[in-house]
Amino acid sequence: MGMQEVMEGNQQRVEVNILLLGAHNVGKSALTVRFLTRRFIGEYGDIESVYSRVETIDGQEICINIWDSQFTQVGEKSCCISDKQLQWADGMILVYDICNRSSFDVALQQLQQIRRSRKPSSVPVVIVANKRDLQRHRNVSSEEGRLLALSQRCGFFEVSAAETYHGVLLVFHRLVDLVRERRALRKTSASVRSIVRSVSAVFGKKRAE
Ligand SMILES: Nc1nc2c(ncn2[C@@H]2O[C@H](COP(=O)(O)OP(=O)(O)OP(=O)(O)O)[C@@H](O)[C@H]2O)c(=O)[nH]1
Repeated sequence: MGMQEVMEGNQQRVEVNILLLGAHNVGKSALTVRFLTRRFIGEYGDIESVYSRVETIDGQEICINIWDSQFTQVGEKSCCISDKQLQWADGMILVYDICNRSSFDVALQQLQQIRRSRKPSSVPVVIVANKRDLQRHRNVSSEEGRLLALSQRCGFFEVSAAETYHGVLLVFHRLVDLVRERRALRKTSASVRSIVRSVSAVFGKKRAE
């Protein structure tokens, strides 16, 4: 057995749950299918489901679970993301269509809901401006998207699910990276906390003696 296999045998498989959000028709399914199959098939059914794909990134096996959500509008302005979705997701891809101004507004509302929801308030989010192949019908400038992302500390990509695989791949990989960075950070701060605890336990004891 080679070294590589031994190392891999000792490694736990990492799981990353990615939730796709955004208004109707923005291309959530197209992006998901592009990432999973490298293809663009043009028409997508209305099934809401979770798909998985195992990838090796930096020598680490990562199981990427993708929940392609259905946008549900309750009332005038609603864009409810369910608690279940919020709890499930390690990272989110928020999609709008550059030709559709109202899909940008929906993205903004959903982002506000994500940030308001208490637990995953700092969950990594990547904003995706899709359908960049339809330049002539553009209604939302790149700057607006970039500015929103900047102000909300999100990643930002402008892509065309219809035209290229590579751009879509970058979106998913960036989000996986952000999720892993965040996990590493939490681990570090947890171990710093435990060091601080044991140091103060020692000093506390000394002082008491
Ligand atoms: N020109 C162009 N069309 C796209 C692109 N991505 C998706 N579409 C088309 O846009 C339509 C909607 O795509 P979907 O992937 O079904 O969108 P969705 O967000 O999953 O839609 P819902 O499931 O209704 O919420 C389809 O007709 C796609 O072929 C793109 O990058 N460029």
